[in-house]
Amino acid sequence: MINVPLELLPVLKLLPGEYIFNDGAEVLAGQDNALVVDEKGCFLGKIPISFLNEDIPIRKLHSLVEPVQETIQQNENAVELIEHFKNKEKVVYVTNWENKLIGAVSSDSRVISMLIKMKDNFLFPNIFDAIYEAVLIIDISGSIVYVNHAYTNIVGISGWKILGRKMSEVEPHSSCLKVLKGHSPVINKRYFIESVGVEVLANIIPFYVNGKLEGVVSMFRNVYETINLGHELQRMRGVAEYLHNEEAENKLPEAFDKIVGNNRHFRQALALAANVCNTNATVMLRGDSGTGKEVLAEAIQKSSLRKDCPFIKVNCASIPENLLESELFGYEEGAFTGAKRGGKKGKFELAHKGTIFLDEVGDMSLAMQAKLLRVLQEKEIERVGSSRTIPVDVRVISATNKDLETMVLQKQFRDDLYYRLNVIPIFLPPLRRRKDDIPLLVERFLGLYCKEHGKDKVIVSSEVMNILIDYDWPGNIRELKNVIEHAVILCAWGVVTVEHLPIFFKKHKNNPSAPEWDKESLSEMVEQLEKEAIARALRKYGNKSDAIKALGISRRSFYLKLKKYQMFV
Ligand SMILES: Nc1ncnc2c1ncn2[C@@H]1O[C@H](COP(=O)(O)OP(=O)(O)OP(=O)(O)O)[C@@H](O)[C@H]1O
Repeated sequence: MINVPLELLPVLKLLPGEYIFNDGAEVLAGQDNALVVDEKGCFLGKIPISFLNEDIPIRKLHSLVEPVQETIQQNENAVELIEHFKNKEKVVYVTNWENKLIGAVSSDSRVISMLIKMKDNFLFPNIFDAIYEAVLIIDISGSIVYVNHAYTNIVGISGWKILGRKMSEVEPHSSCLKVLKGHSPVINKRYFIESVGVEVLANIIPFYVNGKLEGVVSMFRNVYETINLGHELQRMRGVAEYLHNEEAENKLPEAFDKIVGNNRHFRQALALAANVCNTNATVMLRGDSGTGKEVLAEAIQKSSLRKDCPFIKVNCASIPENLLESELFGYEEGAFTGAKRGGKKGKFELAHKGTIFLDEVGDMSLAMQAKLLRVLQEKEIERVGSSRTIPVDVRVISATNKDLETMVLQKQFRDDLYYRLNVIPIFLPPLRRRKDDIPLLVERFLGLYCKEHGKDKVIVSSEVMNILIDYDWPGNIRELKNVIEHAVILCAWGVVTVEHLPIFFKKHKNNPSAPEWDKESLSEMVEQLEKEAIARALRKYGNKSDAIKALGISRRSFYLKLKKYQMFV
């Protein structure tokens, strides 16, 4: 907008009211003068609005303008306008008393009379400017008569540069023109705007005044934003569906039965997973180690359309970097020393028509990330040592306990791969945030291990249950499961008491790193602490390799300690 210098206020007082035009550019508000500025942004004077009915030759227009003393400073908008018309003949812009541009007059045949069509409601453009969606309006002659602020944001072109121009010049293949010619309205269709290289999701509809076609309105959003919103919507729908359906628990697919938990946040995650089972959507499971990402990945696969096809798991962290490529994509005979005769299929090939579960995907090197991205984009692989491409049809479920967003910021994880994988993110809460589920999980694991170890029914004492609820569970459900197995094995009389818990729970439930001070000597205390650390690592990681890694000791030293402390795992 053109800023009105204070000294101009007396002039504006001469021109009260708003100038609102109807189709014939008649004055609706009963006012008869518009302010006129020239292409340099200079305030020329006022003009009776009724004179703007026709395409008045500029000479004549000038003679009609009643000069006033003050001038409006040149400002940004005026500069943009001048830019647009600089190669054209002289143009004069018409502003209303608020100095909002409401039209322009030139001897050029393309006289702009934007906003004029918007009779009866001067608020209309203001409302359009407030919305997030781009709005572009063409009139019956195919001229662009209105664009809102969002248009400029999405397309990157200032409205003033295209206002008044024929749509056929700006975007010759525009669907707006087809709709104007009587084609059906367009609802939620993806378009590529060639002139600016932006892909949008558009609704294009004709509008009528008194039953007569007056033009076409196109409303659109950037497709990528829409996709993100779509995903969010899909996620929220999953959640909403669950929350509004008290029976939702029973409606989870059968394959979800082995997943225990009633915690609200956890159920929301399950509801979302259940909702996307039957799609081919790429899912990323997020959550700390041991929160159940792999169990959920299996449940999704077993409830999906691909359930009868292969489910191939790959732990990206446990395969050495130099082998990961051949593991994932296979290799040809003679690709490297030690390569098998006849070559070998990779995990992607094995998963063809089925699902691949990329666990610990955040642990991949950048080089490997680039290769994985290529496969996801091209949907084909190349075996190591071959340039032949093999098409693969694979649904990807990935999982990580890493903070991928920070990794993306720190350039440790490719953002393009992040977006490819993180289409439907499902977050599994850590056990310390769903303590209400501990009794249920304990019950399930007691049953499981009683059966496995041939025991009759075992229950836990209330003291034990309180200890278990009190604990923070850094190893999450995996750790709880291991603790219960330990207790079931030790428990002889059907009730798990504190004695059956790992020693750690008996004495140090609130201070895991404290050594046992009632030991006689320092070496005894160190041994005790060592034993606890090993037991905790095993509980937390569920396998020796990860426990060794976490403890930071050699494999040999680990096994020697197991022997020393008679820990049979
Ligand atoms: N909700 C649950 N109900 C029953 N068992 C569960 C549940 N969540 C996890 N488990 C059990 O806990 C153990 C660890 O689960 P899982 O391997 O799925 O975790 P994860 O998040 O994939 O761990 P990591 O990140 O270390 O790979 C498994 O034995 C699994 O069966």
